[in-house]
Amino acid sequence: MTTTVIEVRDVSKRFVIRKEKSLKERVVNFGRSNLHKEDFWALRDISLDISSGTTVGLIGPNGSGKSTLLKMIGGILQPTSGRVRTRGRMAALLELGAGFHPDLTGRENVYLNASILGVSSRETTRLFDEIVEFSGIAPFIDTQVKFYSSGMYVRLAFAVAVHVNPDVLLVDEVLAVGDEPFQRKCMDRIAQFQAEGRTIVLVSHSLSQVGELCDRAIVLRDGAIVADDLPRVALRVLREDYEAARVSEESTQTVEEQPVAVVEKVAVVDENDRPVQEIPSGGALRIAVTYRSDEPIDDWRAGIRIETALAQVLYGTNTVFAGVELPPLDGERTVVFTVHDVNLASGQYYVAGAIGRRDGTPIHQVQQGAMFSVTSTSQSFGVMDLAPTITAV
Ligand SMILES: Nc1ncnc2c1ncn2[C@@H]1O[C@H](COP(=O)(O)OP(=O)(O)OP(=O)(O)O)[C@@H](O)[C@H]1O
Repeated sequence: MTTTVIEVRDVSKRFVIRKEKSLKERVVNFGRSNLHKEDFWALRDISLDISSGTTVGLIGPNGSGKSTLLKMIGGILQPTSGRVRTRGRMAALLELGAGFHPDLTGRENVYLNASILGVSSRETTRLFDEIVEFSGIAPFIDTQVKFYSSGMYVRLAFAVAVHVNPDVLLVDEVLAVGDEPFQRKCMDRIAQFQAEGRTIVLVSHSLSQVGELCDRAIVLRDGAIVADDLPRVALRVLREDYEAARVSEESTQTVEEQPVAVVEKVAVVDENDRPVQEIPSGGALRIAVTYRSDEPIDDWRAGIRIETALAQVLYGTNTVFAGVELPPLDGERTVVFTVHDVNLASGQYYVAGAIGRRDGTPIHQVQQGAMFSVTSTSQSFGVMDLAPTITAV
């Protein structure tokens, strides 16, 4: 049975920002403070319910309010208006070093951190060896944490958080500072948490990670929720936002600096160059990218990238990598990339087209220039359709 473990109602958060006054203002206000205050609303009217056993990703551009929302769920920040209610034990990995005292050793901080999370010191003693082993920083456990690297902080904090038996785990971007093997270990532990029916809320800029881990994603923009849906749908909304921002940035850039060449069109076509949308797994995939340049350039390379709907890059190449010589680009030219056997699982895929200099300097690209779906009759999971022969020996 699922219950609501996090309830956020009409929550808004205002910060007061202090700004330095200009010289003129300082003269006018002579003798008074040279700072003036301004209200800033980091979140406005946020309402959401999170059910037990779900993994929810909070995504959005920098400064959109993700960390502020997570901190309010974790009770570290209080809303200016509205209310947040939570049920069960909550362990949070928020800012780097939060919950740790710099002058205490790793060992002392494990006890301190666990006690903040409501775990008795006897219980912490029982868990201690497991926590240290998971963290992988045993040689430094009696060192003051102010001498830890950021990765060491996170290792210890994550180890404590996952060993204190929380019902809800809140994770901000911090995991990204761990090295690759540790990140893998964290992901495995998160998967175990999910299997045990615990609730996870995470903030991430890794869209592929959100696509992989979450069963729901919430997109924030300027402190408001703009999408709250299946990750596939929410990620599309965010990517469209990013694309719109990129285009508007580009159009302001092109006023001064017109790209010398552009990707005019990306299409998935059949052998007669007619557009197609569906390809059987194992069939041929032909990607035709049309480039245009108003003045001749001979130093160019053409590239493509194939991605899942969840922004995971499956494959990318270009004519330099492939050792293909291109004739100079003068006017319009189409380059066709043919993959003879697309061993992809059923699903939707996106193709990006790019043009750059031979040395790799980018000139222009179009993300999600074309979409195609692959149909497969085989039963499997994952993004590839490998059809192995299976023998018992
Ligand atoms: N203590 C604070 N005082 C003043 N402004 C703050 C404070 N904390 C956050 N803000 C502001 O609130 C807005 C939202 O910040 P928040 O950290 O929640 O964004 P975010 O979506 O997590 O961003 P990022 O992706 O960069 O981590 C930002 O404009 C930030 O400057």
